[in-house]
Amino acid sequence: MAVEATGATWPAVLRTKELQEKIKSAKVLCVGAGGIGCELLKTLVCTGFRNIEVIDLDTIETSNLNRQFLFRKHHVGQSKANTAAQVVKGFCPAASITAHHANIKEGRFDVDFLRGFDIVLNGLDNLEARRHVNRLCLAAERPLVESGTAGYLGQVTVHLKGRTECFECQPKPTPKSFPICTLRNTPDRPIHTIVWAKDLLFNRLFGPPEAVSDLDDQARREEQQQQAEAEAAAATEGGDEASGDAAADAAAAAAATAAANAATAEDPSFFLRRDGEASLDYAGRVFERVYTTDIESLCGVKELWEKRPPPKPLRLTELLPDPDMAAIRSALEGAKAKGPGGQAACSASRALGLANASQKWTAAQNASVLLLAVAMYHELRKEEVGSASFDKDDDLAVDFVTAASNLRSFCYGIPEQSLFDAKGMAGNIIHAIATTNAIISGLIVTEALKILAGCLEAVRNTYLYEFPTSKRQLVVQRPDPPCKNCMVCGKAQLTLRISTEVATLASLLSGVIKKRLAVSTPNLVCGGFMYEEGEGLDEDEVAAYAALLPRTLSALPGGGLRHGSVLTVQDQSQHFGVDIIIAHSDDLKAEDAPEGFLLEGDVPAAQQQPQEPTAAAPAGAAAAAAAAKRNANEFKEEDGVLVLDDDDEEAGAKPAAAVQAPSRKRALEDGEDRDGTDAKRAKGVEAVSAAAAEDDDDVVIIDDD
Ligand SMILES: Nc1ncnc2c1ncn2[C@@H]1O[C@H](COP(=O)(O)OP(=O)(O)OP(=O)(O)O)[C@@H](O)[C@H]1O
Ligand SMILES: [Zn+2]
Repeated sequence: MAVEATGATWPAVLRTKELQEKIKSAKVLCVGAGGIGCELLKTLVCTGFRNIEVIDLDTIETSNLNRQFLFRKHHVGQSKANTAAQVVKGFCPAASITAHHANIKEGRFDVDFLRGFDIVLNGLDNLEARRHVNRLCLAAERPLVESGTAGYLGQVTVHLKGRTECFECQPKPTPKSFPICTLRNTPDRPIHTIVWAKDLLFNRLFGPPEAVSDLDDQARREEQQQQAEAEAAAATEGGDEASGDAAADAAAAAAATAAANAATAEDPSFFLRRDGEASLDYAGRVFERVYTTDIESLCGVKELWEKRPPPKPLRLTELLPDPDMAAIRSALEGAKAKGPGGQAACSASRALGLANASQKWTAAQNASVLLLAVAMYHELRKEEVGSASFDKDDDLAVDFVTAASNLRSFCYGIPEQSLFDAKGMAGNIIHAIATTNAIISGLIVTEALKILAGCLEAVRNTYLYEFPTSKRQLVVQRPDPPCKNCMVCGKAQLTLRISTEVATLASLLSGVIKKRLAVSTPNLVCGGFMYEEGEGLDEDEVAAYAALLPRTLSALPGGGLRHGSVLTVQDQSQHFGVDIIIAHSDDLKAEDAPEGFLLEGDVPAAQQQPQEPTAAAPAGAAAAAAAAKRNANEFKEEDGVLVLDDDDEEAGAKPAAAVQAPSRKRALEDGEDRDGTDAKRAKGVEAVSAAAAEDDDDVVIIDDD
């Protein structure tokens, strides 16, 4: 069904038989069966929907059970999509629910597949998948109701091709990232040591080689940029004291970074376990390199410590005398005897008896956990070494990151973190709240009903606030029309400012094409240059394209990508294409272009990055604030959705208000935010929300007269 306005009046149409029939026969695709997805499936069948397909790539974790109420303890480890379908059919046998335990980005879920549905509803948690579904819906001309939640914040937006903005019309906030030189040399916040442990050390020891080489490339770029800045500052020095100082500061910073990089230059082979090396000896060798030798080398770079205290090296033999080492050895033997037993069972901290996740470990305990975690990876999960990626639900990975970051924090005098807090920071966790997901799912279904009824004038984007704005907990907004210059649904051209002499094809693909443009199977053409990925290539082609990856842009075949070249980027799987004009630039400033390039035009956000709070609500707070601003005058016109007016309610009857913190929770950026109170609050809300669920005055009422 293409989207058509029927002239029906919302909400009067809700009571019509015609709509009831449409609801029964409509084919609905739900993408995601997590926090929002579970609520959504339940609400859909309770509303009368009978033809639903659900896709989710994940399996159920214990940590999902507090809010993904379709799942029970005995479901842990099973497919979310299959289990959700089964459980919903259990209480609504009349519903046909087809489950796909799969990634929505797989080729079989193509435009033709999407055309089999009347409407698509997203309950996803990452930008990459959201953008993929957006592009498929545009290509298949199917309406998309998009959603997200982050703690108390939530939003539902409606995307109708040609009528409203697509999901990518508005740029999303760019995720926060940290300069590599700060992470490597001069961390001063808990998040710095956590990101270092997760992105640098974890990848160095267990990740794929390219994960580290990408970061090395970034470090090299930062160093070059700092040098260029120092030269530029020297060249523009006006003879006055201030500009002389600025030039001297820039030169000192560049020299300090260069010296620090040279002092800690890493030969990646050092971090490989040697033939015949016992796993604990290997762990000890890594410890001594990272926390003793490297820290001593950095201390020697005097330029770094003129304005801050130098770090203090740690010594393994002082931290862990023989009896402690014996305890680690016996914990390792115990773990080996038990076998891997799945990720959930594999925990170094538990093997050492550190069961309280909220308690901070001593330096010796951190050292013990670190050594044991490294050894356990090598003894119990050897096949993952060299290809692992950090997963917040993987206990051993979280143990490693907690211990590694805390040890570094001890060196630098930074407050250390408990396992629970480190997990939250490393996993960018904003604790999910069941009530938020329930409200958002109700709103998704409301918008789906308007679309099915053909009340296209009545569709609204809705933003759920933590605190009422003008006494409103929910802010509604008429969707904007499509953006003419949108890269996805309009006809935008982008300009890429980059050094064509420094950037390689590999870095263009990973940083720009895949990360910023969310292209999954790229096809690049520019004059005589062509590059392709995806199925259907023969071995020779794959090898020939791989050989181009290390080349700089200007050295690519066919004259290269140079100033003024137009690069055409296409992704057949997404029916997506965009032209990029290359603008060579070798004086990009590190603070303006931390990734080494600037992409100009209507570019959607970078995909989720490690430091991003959570992609659950892609633009939650920012969009809500913008909507509030733009729509401050529109509230009174809205009557489709009645919203809670908190002055009129009894305090005890308000699940969210009952546990509100005094100030809006900030996006997770640093350790100060992470004191465990969020989790306590989250638990509190879930407990109260269960009791309050029956009190339907509390939250949202659909006004149906
Ligand atoms: N590309 C994708 N294809 C299919 N499903 C996806 C894709 N990306 C994400 N999902 C699913 O979307 C759901 C989002 O739900 P939610 O935000 O509650 O995440 P979660 O992983 O269940 O919870 P948490 O991240 O808090 O542990 C997840 O179940 C996830 O597996
Ligand atoms: Zn668009």
